[in-house]
Amino acid sequence: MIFTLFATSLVFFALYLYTWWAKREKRQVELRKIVDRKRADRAESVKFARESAQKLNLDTRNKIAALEYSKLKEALQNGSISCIDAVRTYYHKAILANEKTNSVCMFVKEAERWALEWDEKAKDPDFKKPPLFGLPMSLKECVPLEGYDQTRGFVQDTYRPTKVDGVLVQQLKKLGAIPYVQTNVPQSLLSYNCSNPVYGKTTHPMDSTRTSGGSSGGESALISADGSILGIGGDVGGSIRIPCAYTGTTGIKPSHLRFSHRGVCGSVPGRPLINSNDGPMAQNVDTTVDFLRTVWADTWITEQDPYVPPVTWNEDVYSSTKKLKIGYYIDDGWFTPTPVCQRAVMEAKQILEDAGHTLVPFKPPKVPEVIRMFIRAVCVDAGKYLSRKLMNDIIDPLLYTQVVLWMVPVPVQRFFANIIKTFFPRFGSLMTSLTLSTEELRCTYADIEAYRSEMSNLIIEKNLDALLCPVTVTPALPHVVPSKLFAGTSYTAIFNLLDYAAGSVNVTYVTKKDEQDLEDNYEPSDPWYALAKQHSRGTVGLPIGVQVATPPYREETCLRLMREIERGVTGK
Ligand SMILES: CCCCCCCCCCCCCCCCCC(=O)NCCO
Repeated sequence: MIFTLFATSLVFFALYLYTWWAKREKRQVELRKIVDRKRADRAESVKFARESAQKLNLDTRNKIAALEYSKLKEALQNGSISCIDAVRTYYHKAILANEKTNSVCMFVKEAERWALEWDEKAKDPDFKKPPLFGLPMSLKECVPLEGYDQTRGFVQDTYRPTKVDGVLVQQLKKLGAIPYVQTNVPQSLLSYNCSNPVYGKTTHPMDSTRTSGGSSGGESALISADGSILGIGGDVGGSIRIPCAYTGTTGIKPSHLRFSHRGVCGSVPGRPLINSNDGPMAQNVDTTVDFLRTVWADTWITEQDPYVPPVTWNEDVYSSTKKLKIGYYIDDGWFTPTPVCQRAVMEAKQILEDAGHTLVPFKPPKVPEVIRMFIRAVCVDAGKYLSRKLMNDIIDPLLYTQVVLWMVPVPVQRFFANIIKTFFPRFGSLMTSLTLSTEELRCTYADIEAYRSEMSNLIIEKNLDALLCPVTVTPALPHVVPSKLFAGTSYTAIFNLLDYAAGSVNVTYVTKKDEQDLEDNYEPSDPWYALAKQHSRGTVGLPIGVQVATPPYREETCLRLMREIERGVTGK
């Protein structure tokens, strides 16, 4: 009797599994067809951009291509170059960068028409050119752009073009900028590599076996390979700062409410407290400053979105010569960075001291707890929204480790956490991070608010204007490693949890001596440290950035210090 019951249950279970598998297989076939269609569309869009670029004479193209940001802006303003020539030059530059890095999702065909319309308007002698007149700009794929998909790397979200530009894109267009290309992201946006089943894998311009970072990895690769002069990224845990640090570019994640979020679909919709924010990415700090100075020149954003406070650009703060007090740290007590990342901070510290600032050691409190709170709050529903979306999609192989972790039921994770803690304490501790109940989630929100308060007290008590620290724990990693090493985001995630402004600026490049230091002085005391050590080998010549962070609405101070570090490094 018991045997019959057991055998029948087994048959039913096998049938259920088979039906599930057959349904999924059928769906995968449909999805693969969609991918083929989308890739053909992309090839078509590259062809369009190539043909457009070829209409430009070679001398003009070379002349425009050589202009740095301020010179390009000036030439567009004084009419010595036209908007259409600028767009065609940047189509060409992006095609070359894309061939090297696979950083482009789609070229924006309308850029040609917008450029021609601006050129037409400029023929009127009374026409007053807007400040970003004719400037080609790249956009991370998830930035809402009318007529274009914001797939976030999900095949199921292709062919659902956005109906209305996001507030930032509306403003860019009003100011004269011309979005000409959309750039690649990792599937789900919750990773710091850059690969998805729709557009494939973006590679680092200096080493194709490594990632250009993520999630704004299409932007960092394109900018670093000189295919864009200025782009928009997004960051909920490091997605602007890590790609910048990996590729030697620069970018800032402003505090949440300095930009509007109307119409923006982030990695997990309906997520309070840990918010994604758009921010500029560029080849140098001056470009990001000029961009933010322009978009925050007035209260236009607030007029479109009353939730954005009317905080305009504060030139006095940015241009101030007042000497500042800065807290610095090279180790947050959760994940000791590899030696080169520590050296970068010490060099930036020296530059800031030479500029007359006071640098004092600082220790952010409770970082192991912060990373747990961050994961719980950033996933919100223990990864249910993402798991469902992923199960209804082609899952990118480079995301497998993270997906498996999201799939393991939370009670099972909790059950094994204590056992795993005995031989891999850091992983065991994060196995309690996904929430088991809404009650736990509420307590975590309360803890995050308490942490913000504790940090505010510390900053006020110590009279600090800013913090200086590593961006992450290693140089650019091989593509598959970030999803295994999500614990390495503690240096960036803390500032999303605090909602600080935080930016990344290049300071140095990995040397042979750094590699020797790695061998001699970096203890692979658990599997995460072993991964960090193993994959930091063979990185001589790769860029390393540092991070500057300031409390909310102090973006100008953050940028001022980033600029001072950059000046100290480059001498210009
Ligand atoms: C040990 C069990 C833990 C299970 C959870 C594993 C999932 C971890 C997910 C969190 C990873 C966070 C990485 C963040 C990278 C940057 C993402 C970002 O800023 N995206 C921008 C979105 O606009």
